[in-house]
Amino acid sequence: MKKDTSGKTWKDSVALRWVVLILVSGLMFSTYWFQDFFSGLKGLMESELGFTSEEFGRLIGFTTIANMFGMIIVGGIILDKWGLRLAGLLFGGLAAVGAVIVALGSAGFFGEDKSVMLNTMILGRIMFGSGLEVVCVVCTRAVVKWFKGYELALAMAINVGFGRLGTALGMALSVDIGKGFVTPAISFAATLIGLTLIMFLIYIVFDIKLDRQVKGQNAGNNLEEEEEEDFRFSDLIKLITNSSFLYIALLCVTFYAGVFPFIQYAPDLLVNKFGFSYNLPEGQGNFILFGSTNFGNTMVYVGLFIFGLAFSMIPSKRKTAAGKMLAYLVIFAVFYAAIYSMRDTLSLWLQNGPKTASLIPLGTILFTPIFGNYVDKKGKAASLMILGSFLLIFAHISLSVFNNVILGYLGLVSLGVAFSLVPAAMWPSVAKIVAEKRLGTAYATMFTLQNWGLGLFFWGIGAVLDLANKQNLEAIRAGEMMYDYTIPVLMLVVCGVVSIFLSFLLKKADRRQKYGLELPSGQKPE
Ligand SMILES: NCCCC[C@H](N)C(=O)NCC(=O)O
Repeated sequence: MKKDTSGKTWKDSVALRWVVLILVSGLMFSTYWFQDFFSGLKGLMESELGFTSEEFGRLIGFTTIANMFGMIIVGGIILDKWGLRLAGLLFGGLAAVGAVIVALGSAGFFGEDKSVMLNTMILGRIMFGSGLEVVCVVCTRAVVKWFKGYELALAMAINVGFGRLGTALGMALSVDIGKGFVTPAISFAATLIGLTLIMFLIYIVFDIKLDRQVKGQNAGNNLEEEEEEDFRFSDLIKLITNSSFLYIALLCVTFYAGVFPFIQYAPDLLVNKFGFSYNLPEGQGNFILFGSTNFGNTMVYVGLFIFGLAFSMIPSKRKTAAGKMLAYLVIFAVFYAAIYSMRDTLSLWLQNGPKTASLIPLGTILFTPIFGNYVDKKGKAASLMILGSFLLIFAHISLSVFNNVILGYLGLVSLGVAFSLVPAAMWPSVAKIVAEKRLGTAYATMFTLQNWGLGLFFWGIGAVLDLANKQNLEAIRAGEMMYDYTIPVLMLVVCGVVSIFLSFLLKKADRRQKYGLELPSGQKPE
C-alpha cells in the first residue's frame, strides 16, 4: 500500500469526521429507540398481550438489571482491553440479539402462554440492556477519538441528540408502525439496531485506517503511542470518597429517576388523565412518514430551513450584517409558514399521547446545546442544577395533583426544560471534578448507580399504578374507567426534592473544594 507522507490523518478532514459521527451515532439512535419505544405501546400491551401495569414495569425495569450489578464496569474493562471496535461489535451485537428475542417472545415464538411471552421478552430486554449502556460509552469514546482538538462539544451534543431523536421517534411512531399490533413495532425497532450495527461495521474500516495513519505518524516522529488509562478499582475508591463527586453521582440517580421512567409512562398518563388518544384518526396526521399533500410542502420548508441555518453558520467575518439579518428572517419565516401550513396535523398530534409526550426528548435536542453553551460562557452549573430540580418538582406536581390540561402542558414543558438544563450542566461539571484520566471510571460509576434508580422506578411506577387502582382494574381493562396516575407521579416529586437537596450540597462542596462549577469553562477559582 502507498504510504501517506502528508502528515495528515483522516480525522483532519472535516467531511470524514462528520461521516464518522453519522456512522457512530446510528447505534445511539437505534438503542435509545429500543430503550424507550415501549412507552407508546403500553395500552396495546395491555389489550393485546394482557400485560398488567406491573408486568409492563417489570419488563422495562429488568433492562437495567445487569447494569446495576456491574455490566457497565465490565464493559469498560473490555473496552480498555479489546478496544472500541471489538467492544462496539460485542455489545452492539448483544443489544441486537436481545432485541430479536424480545420480538420473537412477543410473537409467541417460544410459547403463547402469557408468562412465557413475558419471561422471554424480559430475557431479551436483559440482554439488550446489557449492551445498551456500553454501546453509549463506546460511541462517546469514538466521538472523542475523532473530534478531540476539533468540534468535540458540538459533536458530543449531536451524538446524544441522535439518541434523543431515537427516543422521540420511537415513542411517537411505534403505534403507527405496529398498526394495532405489538410485534411489528418491536421487529421494526430490532431491525433498526441491526441496520445501525452495519453502519458501525463501516465505521470500523475508518477506524482501522486512522489507527494505521496515527501509528505511521508516531513511528515517523519517534513518538510513543498515547496510552489510555485502564479502569482501576483504586480510582473508584478515590472517586466515591470525593464529596463533590458523590453528590453529583447521587444527583444523577435521583434526577434521571424522575425523568426517564416518567417518559415511559407519559403517553399512557396523557391518555388516561387528560383524554388524549393512542391512535390518530384513520389516514390523518402522519404526513411525515406516509406522504400526503402536505409532504411536498414540508420538504420545501425543511430545505429552506436548512439553507437558512447553514447560511447563518458561515463565520460572521465572511458575511455582512444585512446578509445575517436576511438569514434569520428566512429561518423565522420558514418556521412560521411550516407551523401554519401544518396546523391541522399539529393540532391532531397535540391530542395524541405518544406524539405529545415525544416532544419532551425532541425539545431537548434543541435546548441542551443552548444551555450547554450558556454553561460554557457564563458558568452557574450548580445553580442551574438547582433550577432544573425545581422544574422537575413543578412538572410532577402539575401532572399529578391537578386535572387541568393547560397545567399539564406547562408540566411537560418544564420537564423538557429540566431534562435539557440538568444534563447540560451535569456532564461538563463531572469533567471539572474528575481528572481526565479517571473520566471513564467516573462515567461508568455514575451510569451504574443511575441504573439502580431507573430500574426501581421503571418497575415501581407500574407496580404502584396497579396498587393505586386495585379496586378498578377490571373496569379499566374493560375500557369503562381510566387509570388514576396521581400517586405514581406524585411519588416522583420525591426525586425532585432529593435532587434539590443534593444540588445545594454540591454547590456548597464546590465552594470548599474549588472546582469552579459556577465559573465559565476554562476559568479557575482564585
Ligand atoms: N434511554 C437512554 C439510556 C442511556 C442513559 C445514559 N446512561 C445516560 O444517562 N445518558 C445521558 C443522557 O442524558 O441521555
